[in-house]
Amino acid sequence: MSRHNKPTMGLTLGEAPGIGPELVVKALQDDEIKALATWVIIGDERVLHQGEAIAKLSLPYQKASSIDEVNDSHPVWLIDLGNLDPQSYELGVLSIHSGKITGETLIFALELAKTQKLDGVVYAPLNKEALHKGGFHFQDEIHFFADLLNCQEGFGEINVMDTLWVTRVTSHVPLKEVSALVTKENVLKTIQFADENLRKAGYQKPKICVAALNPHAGDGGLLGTEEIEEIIPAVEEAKDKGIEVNGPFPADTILLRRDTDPFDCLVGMYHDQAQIGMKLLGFNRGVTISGGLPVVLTTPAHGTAFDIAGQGIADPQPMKVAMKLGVRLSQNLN
Ligand SMILES: NC(=O)C1=CN([C@@H]2O[C@H](COP(=O)(O)OP(=O)(O)OC[C@H]3O[C@@H](n4cnc5c(N)ncnc54)[C@H](O)[C@@H]3O)[C@@H](O)[C@H]2O)C=CC1
Ligand SMILES: NCC(=O)COP(=O)(O)O
Repeated sequence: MSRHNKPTMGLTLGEAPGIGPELVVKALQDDEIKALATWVIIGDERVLHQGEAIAKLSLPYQKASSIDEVNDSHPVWLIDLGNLDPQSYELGVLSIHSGKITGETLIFALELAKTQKLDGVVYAPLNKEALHKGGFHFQDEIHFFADLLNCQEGFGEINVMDTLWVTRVTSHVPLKEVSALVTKENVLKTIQFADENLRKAGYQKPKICVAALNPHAGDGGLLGTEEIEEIIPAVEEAKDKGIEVNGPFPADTILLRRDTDPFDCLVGMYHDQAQIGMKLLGFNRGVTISGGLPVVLTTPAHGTAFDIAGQGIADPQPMKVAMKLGVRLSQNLN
């Protein structure tokens, strides 16, 4: 519960050699975004200044030495951790040191959220390889967050683009491991996860559509048997539990079904299966939620974009949408 009239949202700068600091500076030029919450940037002031220089924009903010000083009198605050000198990394180049600091900064933000001093955290894109090499030996950031928040299961990434939500049975795993993980139990859990999280976000009876794994949904077993042995039984059991779910449908045309039989959430079997279509539909509007955790966490669906870091051309729109959705979820959940 916010201690203030507006939600108090943590905002991290992400992987400093990437486009994160530039995105934060650009996004906070928007009056609508500024009015939504009290934004508390958590990071190094020098990195924030680098973001301003790259964006060629100035960002007015108030400094706080601790979260207890933050109040509604200013829309943007900075808690300067003084932990990352921009001289220590090169823009566009993976830095193990920056990865370590990204992880430590997120720990700082999550500790505040755990104790309800923040209503949610929006993080600018981080780099999984840098985070891992920086000492956080998790498969990806959601496992890192879950560990910090003492969650063993029931969490997963959800991507949101406008009114389309997408989640997946397997996420950041090598493709060769996917088939073994597409089990009835995992598919059912993911359908239930989708249903629960959309309900929390305000959908009364979310309509869920499940993708097949194999080409043409396996063509009756000719092109693979996961549909018959695992996915269909999971969908049937989910229906028996009262969830509005259909499928499996061939993945290459599943998004087209929205024109004739609209649905709220697509459950995919693996990362790129769902993400390619979604990113083509609205790369500049995609957000990722770390779902199923006790803290609201959102981030743009895109990554650190090292190839354009420092050029000032990064599009802040997905960051803005992540900030708006973070506020909305924090109001629903807190
Ligand atoms: N929000 C987060 O924390 C996310 C982090 N990642 C991480 O980011 C790293 C790089 O991932 P990639 O797969 O290379 O994807 P990426 O999204 O960083 O880059 C893919 C392409 O999109 C462009 N792009 C991305 N964001 C843009 C923006 N705001 N404006 C203009 N162009 C933009 C890039 O320049 C690049 O050409 C990986 O370590 C990945 O795990 C990936 C997705 C989300
Ligand atoms: N940091 C969030 C993240 O990497 C999720 O992106 P994606 O795996 O959904 O593309």
